[in-house]
Amino acid sequence: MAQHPGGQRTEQYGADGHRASTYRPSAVGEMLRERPPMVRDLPPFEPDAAPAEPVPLFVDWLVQAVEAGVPDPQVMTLSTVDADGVPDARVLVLRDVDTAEAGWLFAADAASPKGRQLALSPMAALSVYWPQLGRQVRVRGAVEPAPAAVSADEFRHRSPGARVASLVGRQSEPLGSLAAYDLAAEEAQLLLDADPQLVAAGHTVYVLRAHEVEFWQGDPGRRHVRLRYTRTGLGTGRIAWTHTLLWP
Ligand SMILES: Cc1cc2nc3c(=O)[nH]c(=O)nc-3n(C[C@H](O)[C@H](O)[C@H](O)COP(=O)(O)O)c2cc1C
Repeated sequence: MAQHPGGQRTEQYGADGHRASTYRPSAVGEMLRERPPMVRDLPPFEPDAAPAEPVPLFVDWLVQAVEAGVPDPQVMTLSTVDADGVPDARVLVLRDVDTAEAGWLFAADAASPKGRQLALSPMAALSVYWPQLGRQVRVRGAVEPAPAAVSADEFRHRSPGARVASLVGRQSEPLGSLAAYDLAAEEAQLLLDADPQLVAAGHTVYVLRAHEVEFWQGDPGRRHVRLRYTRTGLGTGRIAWTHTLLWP
């Protein structure tokens, strides 16, 4: 019998050497079982009435998430792959959407792990879940930096605290102590005081140009509705979309 960190998994080995397992959930597993997701009233989604393009539908759902009181509805998960092809993911703030180009805009330090991953492999996915509405949106596409002037302008419109945090830099490097961070932030504050137009060296607005966008409407009876938009005419300069339902 082998112990599993969460539940208890009893392992037996059959005569042919294959492993057979039974699973008994731990207290954590039981707690989760008692809280199935999306067992509440959720809004309907009528795919027949969906627009021809995904950005207007995304904006519509985002506005509804704001109105439903979803906390931080603009926070999405950005997934990338590292140099070894290993996936990585973290949340960040959606800055804007570009309807004409089907672009999702976010900002990050080009020297951070995600910035380096995007430089090596400029394809990514953004995903968001709005629990109050039981809605998920998944966006996949190619990522490229916006023009430097756009990044600089976006930076200068940030709060002083956010600018100082970006000027400190070294994101995701090991930090010796919180006092070391405070010292670096004080130095960054002095630099910003001396030059209020200063922009952090690696600060970059990125644009993910979607080639695929999926809208997922959860249903308490598990009759979830999924609608996937796929971009056509890639490389022709012409943006057109088709959409199809997906089996849930
Ligand atoms: C709510 C929230 C919003 C965030 N927004 C951003 C953001 O807009 N840009 C960013 O670079 N990191 C943001 N972060 C931090 C990232 O999740 C991540 O910790 C950081 O960017 C380092 O990621 P990396 O090591 O993969 O580069 C946010 C974190 C949280 C919890």
